[in-house]
Amino acid sequence: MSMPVLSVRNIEKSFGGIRAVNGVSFDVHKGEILGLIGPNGSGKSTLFNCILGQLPPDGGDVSVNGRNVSGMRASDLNRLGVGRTFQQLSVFPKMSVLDNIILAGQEHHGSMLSRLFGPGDAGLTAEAEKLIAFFRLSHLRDTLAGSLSYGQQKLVDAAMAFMAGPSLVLLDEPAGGVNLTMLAGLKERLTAYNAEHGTTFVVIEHNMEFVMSLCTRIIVLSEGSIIAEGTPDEIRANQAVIDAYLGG
Ligand SMILES: Nc1ncnc2c1ncn2[C@@H]1O[C@H](COP(=O)(O)OP(=O)(O)OP(=O)(O)O)[C@@H](O)[C@H]1O
Repeated sequence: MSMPVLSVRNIEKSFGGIRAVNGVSFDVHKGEILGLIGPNGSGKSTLFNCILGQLPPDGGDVSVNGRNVSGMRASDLNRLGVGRTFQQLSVFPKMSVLDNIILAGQEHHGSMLSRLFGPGDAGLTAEAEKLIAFFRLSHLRDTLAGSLSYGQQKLVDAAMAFMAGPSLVLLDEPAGGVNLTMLAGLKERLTAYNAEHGTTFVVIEHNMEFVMSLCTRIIVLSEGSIIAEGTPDEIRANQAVIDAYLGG
C-alpha cells in the first residue's frame, strides 16, 4: 500500500490523573475521509490537538506524508499542507468573507512575506475567489462574516481550511450547530472537494447521520482508546460501539 498521508503512532496524553488519549495509532491514506467519533470526553479533541501541534503529547509520533512532524508548530504544519477547522468558529466578524479567506492564505504563506512581496497578493485573491465559488458563497463575498448565519460562517470556516491546496484537512465538528439544509450542502461540497482534489480528510463529528454518510471509514474512541474501526455499516452494527455510547 502507498505511504499514508497521516500516520499516528501511540499517542498518549494525560491531564493530571486523567488519561485523555491512551496509546492511539492509526493511518489515513490518500483520498480517505476518516471519521473520528466517540462519546463526550472520549479524547477526540485532545487527539486532534496532539496531531496538530496544539498540545504536546506525552508520547507517540505523528507523520504527514512520511515526514515526522511530532512537536511541530501548527503554523509549520500548515505550511506542509495540513489544513484545519476549529470547533469554535475562527472567522473574523468585522472582515468580509473574501478577506477572511485571503487572511487564511496569508497565514499559510507567512503574512510578512506576502505583504512584502505581494504587489498583487501572490494569487491569494484568485484562490479565495475560487473557494468562494466552490462553496457557493459568491453572493456573500463582500458581506461581513459576523452578519452571516451560523451555518454560513461554518462554510466560510471550512473554505479557509482549503486555502493553499492542503493534502490533509482536519475538520473539528463541521456540522455542529448547522441546520439541516446547510448540512446537506456542506456534506455535498466536502464530498465534491474530496473527489475533485483527492484531498484526505479526518473529521471529528457528533452528528451520526452526517459522519456516516460523509466518511469512507470510521474510528471509534472510548476513554482514550480505539474500540472499533470499520466502514460506516460495520460501525453501526458494532456492539462495543453501541455499548460505549449507551454507557457514555
Ligand atoms: N485542558 C484540559 N485539562 C484537563 N482535562 C482535560 C483537558 N482537555 C481535556 N480534558 C479531559 O480529557 C478527556 C478527553 O477530553 P476531550 O475533550 O479530548 O474529549 P472529546 O471526545 O473531544 O469530548 P467532546 O466530544 O465532549 O468534545 C476528558 O475527560 C476531559 O475532561
